[in-house]
Amino acid sequence: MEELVLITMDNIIREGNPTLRARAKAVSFPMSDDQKQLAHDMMEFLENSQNPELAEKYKLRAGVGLAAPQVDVSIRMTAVLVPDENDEPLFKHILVNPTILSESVKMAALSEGEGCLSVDREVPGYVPRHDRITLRWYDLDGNKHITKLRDYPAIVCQHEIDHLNGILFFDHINKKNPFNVDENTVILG
Ligand SMILES: Cc1nc(NNC(=O)[C@H](CC2CCCC2)CN(O)CO)c(F)c(N2CCN3CCOC[C@@H]3C2)n1
Ligand code: NI
Repeated sequence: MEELVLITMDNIIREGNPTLRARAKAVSFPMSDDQKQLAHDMMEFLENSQNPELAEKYKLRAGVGLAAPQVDVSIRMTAVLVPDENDEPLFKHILVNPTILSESVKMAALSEGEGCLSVDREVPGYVPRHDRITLRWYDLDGNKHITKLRDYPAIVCQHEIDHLNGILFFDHINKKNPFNVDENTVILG
């Protein structure tokens, strides 16, 4: 039976599309049905992309996050699906109007660097981000949440929130020495 796959790589805009460099618009509540449907479709994409059979079948690049501007909808909404080492959902949410309320002085960077579904090239280098953040966000029903995150989920959320502000991961890479990080940056395995 053919799975209904709503978002594929064809729907993801790439570097050069001005939407990726725009500041996305805040979402007002109650959200429209279209916006709620988009949220579900974005989370579905992440689930599909993390399923080896479906990812192969529909040629999906694996993702742990997807921001609405990446599907050319310039609103402040992102889906995150961060699995733990047993591939159980560690942090799985649709974040609406996310704001970082506070951030640690301590920085962290993924040892593998970062990629982006909207960037069709490797950009080597460490991407220094805050190791811990306190996030304020709203769910699809408009309920407010305040969540403290650290390490991997914190990095993913910062990458996604950057998309809402027109920032791409390589904007953070040290131009002179991409693998240069200062002493208060921990490299996460
Ligand atoms: C770290 C990672 N980044 C993957 N891709 N890039 C992305 O998600 C981009 C966003 C991430 C880039 C760095 C921080 C946020 C997408 N972005 O552009 C959205 O703005 C992965 F796919 C991935 N994992 C580990 C978990 N695994 C579970 C099983 O399925 C495969 C999956 C692979 N980890
Ligand atoms: Ni990205």
